[in-house]
Amino acid sequence: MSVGKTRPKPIDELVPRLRTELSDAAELLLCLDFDGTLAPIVEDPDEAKPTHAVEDALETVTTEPDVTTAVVSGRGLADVRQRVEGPRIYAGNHGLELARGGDVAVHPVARKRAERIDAVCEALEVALDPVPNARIENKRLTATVHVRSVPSGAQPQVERLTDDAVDRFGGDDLEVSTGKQILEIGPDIPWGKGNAVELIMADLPDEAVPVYIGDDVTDESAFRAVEPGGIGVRVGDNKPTAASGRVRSPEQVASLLEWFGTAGLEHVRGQVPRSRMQTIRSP
Ligand SMILES: O=P(O)(O)OC[C@H]1O[C@H](O[C@H]2O[C@H](CO)[C@@H](O)[C@H](O)[C@H]2O)[C@H](O)[C@@H](O)[C@@H]1O
Repeated sequence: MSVGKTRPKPIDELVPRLRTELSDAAELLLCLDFDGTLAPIVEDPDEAKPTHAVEDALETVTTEPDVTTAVVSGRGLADVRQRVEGPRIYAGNHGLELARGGDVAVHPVARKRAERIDAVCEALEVALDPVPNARIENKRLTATVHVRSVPSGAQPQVERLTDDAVDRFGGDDLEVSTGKQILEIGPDIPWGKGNAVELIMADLPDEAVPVYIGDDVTDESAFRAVEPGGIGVRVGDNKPTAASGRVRSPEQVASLLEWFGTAGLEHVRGQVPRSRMQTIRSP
């Protein structure tokens, strides 16, 4: 088991802890990953969208004055913003860009390296052209090479060509990491979703309880940012993670958001309905 990671508990088992933390809190911060969390994973990244249940739950929770909602995504900021409506704060490119309070902050080193990302994408458009269904998503500060629809036999070739292009045009300034059927190309700097979540938390009172819900590798730093004062929830199986809780799917994310917007908020406000204290409804 990796250091600092344990097997997450089903969210129902964490209700007593949630109850205690929310009862001590003055407000709630809900930070939400997009793909695989609010939106089910789909073959074509352009087709990803939140489920209706997620949209309904977000509509409720984002209008509550005691709740701050933030979407923290690996997608580009403009892209994720037009896919999900309501949250007050958006972070794109794994936290390299952050829109809050009418301002957009961009990590200065990432901004400088955007030209290199462009050069790598241009080179990959040519190099990957013969590979069936390989797709490059240029997100300006980072880029994603999608292999979900690439025949499995050709995937090592995509990895090799991507590494070559990054070596050639990125030098020591860019790095390649992996996600769900993707290769992520980004600046080689110690900055991730967890840093963006820390900036968001710093704007709120100490009595705000932070929650982060996400499904992928880059969400781990955000789980570490909110735990142990708040709570991390991994969407997926029970593999070791820095999050203490887990739900199975975006459908369960919707139920959890609905719980936070109703029973959870009543704990924050000191109006505890005993009938709703014990469980979070499973879809
Ligand atoms: O941090 P996230 O909001 O979860 O973004 C991570 C990456 O998500 C997208 O790719 C993933 O979702 C696609 C649509 O379901 C899927 O086809 C792909 O295989 C997944 O890896 C997005 O396209 C990337 O830019 C994000 O970095």
